[in-house]
Amino acid sequence: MNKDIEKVLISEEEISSRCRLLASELEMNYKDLEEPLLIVGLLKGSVPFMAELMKRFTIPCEIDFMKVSSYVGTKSVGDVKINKDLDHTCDGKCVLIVEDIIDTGKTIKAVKQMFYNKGAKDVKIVALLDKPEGRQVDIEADYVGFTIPNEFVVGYGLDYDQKYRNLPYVGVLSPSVYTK
Ligand SMILES: O=P(O)(O)OC[C@H]1O[C@H](OP(=O)(O)OP(=O)(O)O)[C@H](O)[C@@H]1O
Ligand code: HPA
Ligand SMILES: [Mg+2]
Repeated sequence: MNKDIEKVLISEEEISSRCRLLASELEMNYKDLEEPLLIVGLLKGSVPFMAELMKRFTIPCEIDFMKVSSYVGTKSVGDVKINKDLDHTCDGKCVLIVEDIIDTGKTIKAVKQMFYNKGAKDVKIVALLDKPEGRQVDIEADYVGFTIPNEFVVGYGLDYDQKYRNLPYVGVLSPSVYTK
C-alpha cells in the first residue's frame, strides 16, 4: 500500500462490482430515451469512474468532458470556475453528469445549473462517492456508488495536490501529508 495512505476505504474489487450494478440501474432508467444520452465527465477526478461505467452501457450515448475547479489543497474555495467547457451543445438533451465525489456540494450544484442554463432537457448526477457530512449547499446525486465518512480521500481519480489519482482504490490520506 502507498505509504501516505492511512487506510483503504473502498477496494478495487468493491468499486468494480458497484459500478456494474450502477450501470445496469442507469441503463434501465434510460432505456426509453429517444435520443442518445449525453454523458459528461467532470475532469479530472471522474476519469476512472467514467471509464468503468461507460464500458457497461449498451444504450446509445455520447460523451463529453468539462473541467471546473473549486479546490486548493484540501479546501473548497467556493467559486466554481469553468476551465474547459463542453465541445458539443447540450440544448434539448438528457445529460448524465459523472462526478467522483460530492463533498460540500458547491461544484455539482453550480454545474447542474450551468447545464439547465445551456438548455439541457434533463440533468441527472451519478457520483462514485458521497460525503453527506461535508455538505454546505442543498444538492443530492441521483445515483451514488458509496457513502463515505467526513475524511479527505484520494485514489481512483481523486487527488491531493494532483497526486494519488492513479491508486486503484479509494483510501484515506494520512493527515501528516497535508499538515506538513
Ligand atoms: O462538493 P465539492 O466540495 O464542491 O467537491 C467536489 C469536487 O471537488 C473535486 O474537484 P477538483 O476541483 O479538486 O478537481 P479535480 O477533479 O481535477 O480534482 C472533486 O473532483 C469534485 O469535482
Ligand atoms: O475528499 C476529497 N478528496 C479529494 N478531492 C476532494 N474534493 C472534495 N472532497 C475531496
Ligand atoms: Mg481535486
